[in-house]
Amino acid sequence: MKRAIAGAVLAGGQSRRFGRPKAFALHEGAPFFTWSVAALDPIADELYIVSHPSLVDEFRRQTDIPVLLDVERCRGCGPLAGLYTVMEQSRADWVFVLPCDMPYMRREVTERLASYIDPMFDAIVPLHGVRPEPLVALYHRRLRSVIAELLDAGERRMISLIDRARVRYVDAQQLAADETVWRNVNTEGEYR
Ligand SMILES: Nc1nc2c(ncn2[C@@H]2O[C@H](COP(=O)(O)OP(=O)(O)OP(=O)(O)O)[C@@H](O)[C@H]2O)c(=O)[nH]1
Repeated sequence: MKRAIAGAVLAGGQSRRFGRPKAFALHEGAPFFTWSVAALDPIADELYIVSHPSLVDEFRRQTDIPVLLDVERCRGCGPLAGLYTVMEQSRADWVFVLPCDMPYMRREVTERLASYIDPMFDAIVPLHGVRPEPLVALYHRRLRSVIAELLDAGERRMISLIDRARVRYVDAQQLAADETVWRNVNTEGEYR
């Protein structure tokens, strides 16, 4: 049975290390966030950008995709708050998150990861050796109450959610032969 997927581009970070909003930096002539959108679009039944009030006007100038703001009680609390926000707004069974700073990510990878959806699990997460990649992952909406608990307890790390979920790990090498797709950009130096 087909399961509804909400795609969520996480773009509510402060880009402190980068020095300006990463989402709008250009890669091959197109803003970073558009590469995440393109990777999610083929598999998502709904698509959102989850961001911060300071970036909304610029997103609205650049795209028609709905921009959600992190829930007020936890604005700027990190990606976990962004994931929770989408679960609050959408009825989709699964939320597929991607960060806005992975411009090499490709639809082949997201399609392959989504093919591992299994209702027996709460999360579908790539694994590099022993290191999970929780920002490129699918989360079932049944985790919403767990996330609320974590946020209420002041917990911000995605890994804390992984610890509480039944996770289906997928070997990152099965998802992409080319490791470049996992590259994210944090600093101006990495960008250059
Ligand atoms: N919606 C939402 N997304 C976030 C939040 N914090 C980080 N993100 C996103 O999560 C991804 C990874 O963020 P990081 O690179 O760790 O943090 P950053 O704030 O963007 O950058 P630094 O300030 O340099 O740490 C990026 O796509 C961010 O935009 C948040 O509070 N809310």
